[in-house]
Amino acid sequence: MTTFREAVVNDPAGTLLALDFDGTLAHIVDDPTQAYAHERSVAALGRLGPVLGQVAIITGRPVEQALELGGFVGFAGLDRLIILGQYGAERWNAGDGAPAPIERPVAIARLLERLPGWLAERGGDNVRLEDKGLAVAIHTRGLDPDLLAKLAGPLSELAAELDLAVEPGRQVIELRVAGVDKGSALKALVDEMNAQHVIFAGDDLGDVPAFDAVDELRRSGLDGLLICSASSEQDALVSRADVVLNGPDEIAAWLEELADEF
Ligand SMILES: O=P(O)(O)OC[C@H]1O[C@H](O[C@H]2O[C@H](CO)[C@@H](O)[C@H](O)[C@H]2O)[C@H](O)[C@@H](O)[C@@H]1O
Repeated sequence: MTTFREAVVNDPAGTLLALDFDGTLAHIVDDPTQAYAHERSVAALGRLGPVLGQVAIITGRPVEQALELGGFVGFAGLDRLIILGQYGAERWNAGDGAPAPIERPVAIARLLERLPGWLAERGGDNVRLEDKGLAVAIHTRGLDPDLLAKLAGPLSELAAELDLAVEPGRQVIELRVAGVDKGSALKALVDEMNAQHVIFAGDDLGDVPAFDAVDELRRSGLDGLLICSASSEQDALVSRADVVLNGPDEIAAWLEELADEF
């Protein structure tokens, strides 16, 4: 029987390799502005880019941040890279130049106005707010370990009031525009390139819809491989993955091994 790896080696052009950014390509750090992509992973992607049908990054980050932290622009071998940012709401193809400016929806503008006072009333005045244009991330890393759980219910109510979606993650809750997720983003790419083999690697709850999408695609006959970048913080993907790796270092090693096949 042909293994998944052999199928990819026999048909690289029919393969889509899609990866999450934070916790998968980049180590988790306290300050989201300092979460740089793992150099070895970027180098391996540069070797895989010219060989595989498509390499893509599907992230909760805005495209602009993923580009800054990933160092992908102009990197050898990544001249066909696609980045789907903000869970698929933004798309950037290498060669597009600078990403298009984001138009902030009214609901996000209202949220940004309300959040400082709202958080102060609930003991959350020290949280780190990340304004992503189509979302606001409320980060509690380094703060009271119970704070996120305390804020979760009230934040859901606030999101409902503003007609925004709630996206929980690793010591973060995002309120974001609804209507897209990593699953629909991944499936659209699979359709677009008529992929026969799809690899998706992720670490967190925002990646669950992409795992669901690969499972669904497999039921319809596509060849899929799910990789979990495991951590002590989140185990939701462990039992669902075909390959469990210990965080971004092992992800880098796995990508290097795949690149060595060609
Ligand atoms: O879809 P992803 O690429 O995994 O992005 C999800 C969110 O990741 C970022 O937050 C996480 O990483 C930070 C940097 O390591 C860390 O400080 C934080 O605790 C994590 O939750 C990012 O800041 C968010 O905007 C992304 O949506």
